[in-house]
Amino acid sequence: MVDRLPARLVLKLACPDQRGILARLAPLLAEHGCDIREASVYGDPQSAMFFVRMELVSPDRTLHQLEEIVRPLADTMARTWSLHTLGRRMRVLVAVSKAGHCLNDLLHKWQIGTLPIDIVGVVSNHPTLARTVEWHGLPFHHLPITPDTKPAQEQAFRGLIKDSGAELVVLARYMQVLSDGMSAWLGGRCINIHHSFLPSFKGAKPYHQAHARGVKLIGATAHYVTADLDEGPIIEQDVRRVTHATTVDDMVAMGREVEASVLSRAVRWHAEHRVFMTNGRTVVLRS
Ligand SMILES: Nc1nc2c(c(=O)[nH]1)N[C@@H](CN(C=O)c1ccc(C(=O)N[C@@H](CCC(=O)O)C(=O)O)cc1)CN2
Repeated sequence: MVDRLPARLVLKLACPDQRGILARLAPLLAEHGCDIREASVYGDPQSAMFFVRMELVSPDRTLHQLEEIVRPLADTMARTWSLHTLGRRMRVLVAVSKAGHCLNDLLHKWQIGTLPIDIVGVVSNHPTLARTVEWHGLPFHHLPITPDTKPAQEQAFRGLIKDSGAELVVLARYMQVLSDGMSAWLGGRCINIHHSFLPSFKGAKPYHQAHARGVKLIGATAHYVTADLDEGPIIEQDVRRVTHATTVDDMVAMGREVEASVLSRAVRWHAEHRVFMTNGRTVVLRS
């Protein structure tokens, strides 16, 4: 696929802000026959960084050929850059505990092809969702965990990530805190769905906290996982209105839909190479 012509590609750059980034990039791409089909940019005044995402059609140069053509300029201008095949399905390993609503949503959207991902397996610290996963023809990896077995469990988890070739790990209501080492190893390639409108109500029981506080809005937050619990860079959020009459059970029920929709949008944008991280925040270049 990567050497097919015409090549449909995504070019992503994160550059220290400077004059002429596009003025130098566009002519080079044009010189080699590339047609820019979509371009999004953002200059972040806080970090003085300039972010570029382009969708290209390259009739004459394959991905690897264009990488070598772009490299001298990109290495000069960019802190990080990458070239990807547009629409290539990212390999995803999903982790879950007992609540299956986010997993089921991802499985459905994967099955019908509306997410550019390939789910390569599911990991869980409980056997609860084994039959659902196996029904979809996917491997289910039951990795129980206790405080004493956490290091060994995480070693097994790491092994599954490596062996499956997963490019992204999605914590789809996986209710175990990853160690500092595991979080660091997964930096920028692990997305969690937290069932509150962060930064409010961190922890394992946010709906109980929300109810006790008497909020009028509840929500969900998809973020990259860092060692600091529920503190990672936020990719997507959404809210739903509640009232004094909304019970915790009502919130849990309302939350299922908003959690699933927020998570799948975040996974889509990451898999489409639209998300950049900067200063603990994200820049999401959507068309
Ligand atoms: N390093 C990180 N690991 C995880 C994060 C994160 O942000 N950084 N998010 C969680 C998900 N989560 C909230 O969204 C969450 C999960 C679990 C807990 C928690 O306190 N768990 C207890 C055990 C609870 C149980 O066994 O039911 C614990 O781990 O001791 C808080 C927040 C996923 N991992």
